[in-house]
Amino acid sequence: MTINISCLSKTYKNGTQALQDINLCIEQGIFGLLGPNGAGKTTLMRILATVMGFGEGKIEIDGLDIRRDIYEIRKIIGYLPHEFGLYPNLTLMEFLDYICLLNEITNRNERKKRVTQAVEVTGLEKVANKKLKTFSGGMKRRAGIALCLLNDPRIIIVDEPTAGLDPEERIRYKNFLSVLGREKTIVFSTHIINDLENVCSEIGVIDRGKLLFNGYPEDLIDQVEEKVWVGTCGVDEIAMLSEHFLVVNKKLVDGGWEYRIVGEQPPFATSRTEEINMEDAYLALMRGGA
Ligand SMILES: Nc1ncnc2c1ncn2[C@@H]1O[C@H](COP(=O)(O)OP(=O)(O)OP(=O)(O)O)[C@@H](O)[C@H]1O
Repeated sequence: MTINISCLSKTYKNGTQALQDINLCIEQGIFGLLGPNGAGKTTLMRILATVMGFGEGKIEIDGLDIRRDIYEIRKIIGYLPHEFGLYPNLTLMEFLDYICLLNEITNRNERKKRVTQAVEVTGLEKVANKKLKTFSGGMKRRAGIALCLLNDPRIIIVDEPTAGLDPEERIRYKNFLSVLGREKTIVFSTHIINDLENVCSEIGVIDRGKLLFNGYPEDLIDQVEEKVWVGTCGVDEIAMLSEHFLVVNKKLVDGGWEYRIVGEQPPFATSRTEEINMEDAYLALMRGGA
């Protein structure tokens, strides 16, 4: 299962160019699209989910052309937008059964099979007969995935799946996606770097409509040639640091500021190097892209 995107551009009617010449190949596994607010993530997710058209470019999913074979593609895709509605007074089982009916699955046994399977895969058996209004944020997100699974799609596209989740729920949800990703191709977007760690087989970084990076998560770190420097400095020096270096972190401590910066050279003779992490690499990439 491969998604091939070539020379994709999208300009909204008001003239905003949301995507510019995107070239991307997404293979089987879990693909994470990282970028700040307004980068173009939702636009790309919606185009891939076939709910939005685009100007220039070509997208092929499993060899099918997204313009020509739209109905075929819809059969193999499940899409969970950033915001979606659940019927609060229905139980999860009732809700999923209702959605099956809307999709004209009239055979009761077939509906039961699909609903039971979706509930099992998402690990929601224990709450399957509880009303959706009693679900936590993480459970609602999993219920959303259950909804996507009703048609047994091969690709699942999820926009900002961890937004609004607390740290524990975020970890649980990440683990859940990892397990699901063994059988399905999952494409998800996020603006949180931690969401990608230990989950994605490949990632893309997007900013202002341009794809700045595509590859393995560890390659993002490798491609930053600069180093990370840490140390403590005085109040006057911290202003100089902000002006000349990429400050990843700074903290007021007794006797000055603790800093973490990215740069080719150490800012001070007392600076020490530290191993670069994903966050350093991402910020360095964003600064280069800007
Ligand atoms: N319907 C629209 N009409 C005009 N401009 C739009 C529309 N939707 C999005 N945009 C603009 O397109 C750009 C990309 O928006 P998009 O929602 O794809 O970004 P995003 O990365 O998903 O951001 P966020 O993380 O804030 O959701 C932004 O400049 C946004 O303001």
